[in-house]
Amino acid sequence: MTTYLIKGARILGGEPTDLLIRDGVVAEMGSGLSAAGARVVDADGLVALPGLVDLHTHLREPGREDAETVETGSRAAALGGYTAVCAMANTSPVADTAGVVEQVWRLGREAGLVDVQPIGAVTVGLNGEQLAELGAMADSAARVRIFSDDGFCVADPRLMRRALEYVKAFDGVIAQHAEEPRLTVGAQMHEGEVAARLGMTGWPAVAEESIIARDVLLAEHVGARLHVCHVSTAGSVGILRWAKERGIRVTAEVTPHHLLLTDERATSYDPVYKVNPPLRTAADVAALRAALVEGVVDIVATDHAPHAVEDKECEWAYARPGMLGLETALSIVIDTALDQLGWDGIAQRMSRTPARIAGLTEHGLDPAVGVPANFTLVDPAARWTVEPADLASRSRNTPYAETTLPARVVATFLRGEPTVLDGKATK
Ligand SMILES: NC(=O)N[C@@H](CC(=O)O)C(=O)O
Ligand SMILES: [Zn+2]
Ligand SMILES: [Zn+2]
Repeated sequence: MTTYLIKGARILGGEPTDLLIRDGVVAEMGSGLSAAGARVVDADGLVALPGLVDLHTHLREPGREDAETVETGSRAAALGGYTAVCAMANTSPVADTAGVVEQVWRLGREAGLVDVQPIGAVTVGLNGEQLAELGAMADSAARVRIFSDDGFCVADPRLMRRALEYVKAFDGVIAQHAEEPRLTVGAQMHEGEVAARLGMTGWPAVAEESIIARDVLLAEHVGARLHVCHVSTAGSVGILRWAKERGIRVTAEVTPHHLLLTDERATSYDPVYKVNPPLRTAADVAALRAALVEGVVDIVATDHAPHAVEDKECEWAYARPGMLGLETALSIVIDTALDQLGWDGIAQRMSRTPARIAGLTEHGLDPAVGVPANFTLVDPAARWTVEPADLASRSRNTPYAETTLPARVVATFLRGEPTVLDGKATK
């Protein structure tokens, strides 16, 4: 294994420090370090963060390898500063058995760009009718701890209760896509003034909020852990605050796009802005930013949702919902919240807390002597313009095409080996 000497990195934005990376861990830290035979990485002006952890990634393998594979999605993640991603279960076949989650886990290992932690489906085939083999997935080589039917809501309260009871036994967590399906039939975008103007069927905020309200009460009743995916409304924030004050074991995520974009984007009729839950109002965006700063919303998760060209470049109503996120997430969070969060706050919301929720004990650790060398080096002064064709993802559906964003990932290390160097993936 090569030894790396990182010169002058500012850990969490602090004073410049040298780091010696050997045998997969941070072996030494200090100023003026030297090591014979070490490869030197000049980190002058760069901020070191614990490797980012994404709790919500769609990798599309197995089944839609034309949109993304474990390898291409892993490369996108590493370039975005991530060292671990949790892969959603809505693949084809669905990740609802030990066999499928082990396959995804193994593909992640083979790609070797980030740790890929599979999420298991809650119900067989995401059909919302019958619990999947949660125990077998938990006991498998993939050691699944997060279960989600994401893409669909576990709408049946009895099934949701059973799932919470089941995972409580091994301190697992149910990650809910909060959408009351009876309230979103035919929905195309946020229900509000813009949808009325465009004549599109709306997804009302209450479709999300009513499920979150129900689920926090179920989590309280069972005493189990609930995680709420992609929170998108101001009303959801209010329910989460109430639940946390009561001591309910709930965590929540917000996506970068819900921190930045609004439903006004739909006036372009460009399906790149079609996503579930939909882009909401400026007031929702403001509430979500405040909730992330306050900690009512715990983390940022990308909901990276690659889609093939034919599924996106078509009429709005026929387009699939979802947008890319892994390669732009850190820049968007820096853009929208660095002033209020600081580097430590970003590390908390994009690395430490998601690692803790997922039970990934080797991740989410600040660089320190003896700690696994999973970290990323960011140039906060850089600016870059998003060119969809240059992204590592196999898909092109970024809402930030031709947008200039702040900050760039220069290097990422996974267990002491660079997955990104000089802004380029190493494999
Ligand atoms: N977010 C989306 O709009 N789409 C996701 C599913 C999901 O996260 O609900 C997808 O798998 O494409
Ligand atoms: Zn979802
Ligand atoms: Zn998703």
